Amino acid sequence: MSGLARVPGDKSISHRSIMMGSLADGVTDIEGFLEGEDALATMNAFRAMGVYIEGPDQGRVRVHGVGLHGLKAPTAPLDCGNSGTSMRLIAGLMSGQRFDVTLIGDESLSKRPMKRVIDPLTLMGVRVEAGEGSRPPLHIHGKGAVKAIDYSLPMASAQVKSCVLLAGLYADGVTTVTEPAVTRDHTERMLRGFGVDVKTEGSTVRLQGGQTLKACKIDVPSDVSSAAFFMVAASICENADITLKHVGLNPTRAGVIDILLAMGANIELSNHATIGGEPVADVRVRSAKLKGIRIPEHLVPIAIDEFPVLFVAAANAVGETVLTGAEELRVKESDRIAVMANGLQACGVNAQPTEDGMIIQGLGYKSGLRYQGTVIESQGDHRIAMSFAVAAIRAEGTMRIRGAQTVDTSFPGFVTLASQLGLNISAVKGRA
Ligand SMILES: O=C(O)C1=C[C@@H](OP(=O)(O)O)[C@@H](O)[C@H](O)C1
Ligand SMILES: C=C(OP(=O)(O)O)C(=O)O
Repeated sequence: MSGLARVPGDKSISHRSIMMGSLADGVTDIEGFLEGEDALATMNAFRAMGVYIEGPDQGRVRVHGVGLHGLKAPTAPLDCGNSGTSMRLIAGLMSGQRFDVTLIGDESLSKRPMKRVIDPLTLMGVRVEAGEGSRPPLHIHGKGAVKAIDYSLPMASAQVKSCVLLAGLYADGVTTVTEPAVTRDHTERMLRGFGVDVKTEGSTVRLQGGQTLKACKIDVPSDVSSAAFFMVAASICENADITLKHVGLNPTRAGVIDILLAMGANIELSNHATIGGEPVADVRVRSAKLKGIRIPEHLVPIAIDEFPVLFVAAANAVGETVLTGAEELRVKESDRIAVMANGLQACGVNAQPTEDGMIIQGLGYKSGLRYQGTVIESQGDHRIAMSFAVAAIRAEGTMRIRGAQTVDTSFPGFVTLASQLGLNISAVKGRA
């Protein structure tokens, strides 16, 4: 594996750029927008509410903002597809509208918990109806205004924090959210970029309702969660030397780098810059002899989407890796603890799932995964599919991954980019 690559734009920031651009006064120009299914679901939702959005054209999008109160009632349910971020953040914004909305999702999203957003929105005086077990669909009865609340998040979730803050834009008063652990702060940073006064003091974020958003320019960095697949791939591959350009390295998001460094990865950062309030850098990764570690719990929320591929790193490391405090992995697009443990076991790895994590006995960098010919089931989860594509680098024989088209959720062009870097994803034999 060698070469330079730029992975597509950050998914979290792309979602937020459409939402805030739509609510702003004026025209917001976005570059580096992720043309993946999740971010496109958010784009379509705002189009369905009357926002004129040009693009995407090679990552360029122009959003003609309608102002905080300019959205129109959609004529059909808003389809959030596979995207938890779309559903939970849009739920917050819908609370302040003067119309009712129904939010629906695909099979996977329809199984994900929504009580976590229904609870705070109910405290804000909003009537939300949901399906069985507080799952989607969500029916939100917008009243045009919400009550400001002081909310302590019961779990570390940037989606719930963002839902409450975005609803708080429509409150007559100050909304505060306190989080139990640091989670990604893209909402807070982007709101500031749109001229909104958002204060962060320790673990509490504070926002006065009724502030207007002023259109701005947004340059979306490359997605560290997508880059993570190649960081692990290069680490476990022989003679690898790759550089990933312009990767978003917001400290509330880039825990994967700290974890890989602690495992002995050979990672160098250069060309540090700040774009649109978000830190970026180029990330050079070379082959390394990884070792198993106990993953510090404070890094869990800031690397939450990277665990599927970090489990692959652990499977190829020397010694034991222990993950705890990561029960949130069980309510993502799939149960990422169960699905990864099953897949790794099928590759001959001793991977023991626990309620809130996993214990993996690494095979070391000399012996490969003994892939025994069973088909890996990605269970409709893009990150599972890409993680096993990376695992295939060290597998004996060809690894077949079912449902791999889901990679378009977050990483369109994954296979092409992987090929450019020297991985043969469509016909993997032995080591790349
Ligand atoms: O706010 C966001 O953009 C996201 C937050 C995280 O979810 P949780 O808030 O549920 O942890 C993450 O898993 C998801 O991919 C994107
Ligand atoms: C959990 C994820 O996304 P979402 O919650 O937006 O579906 C993810 O992309 O890994």
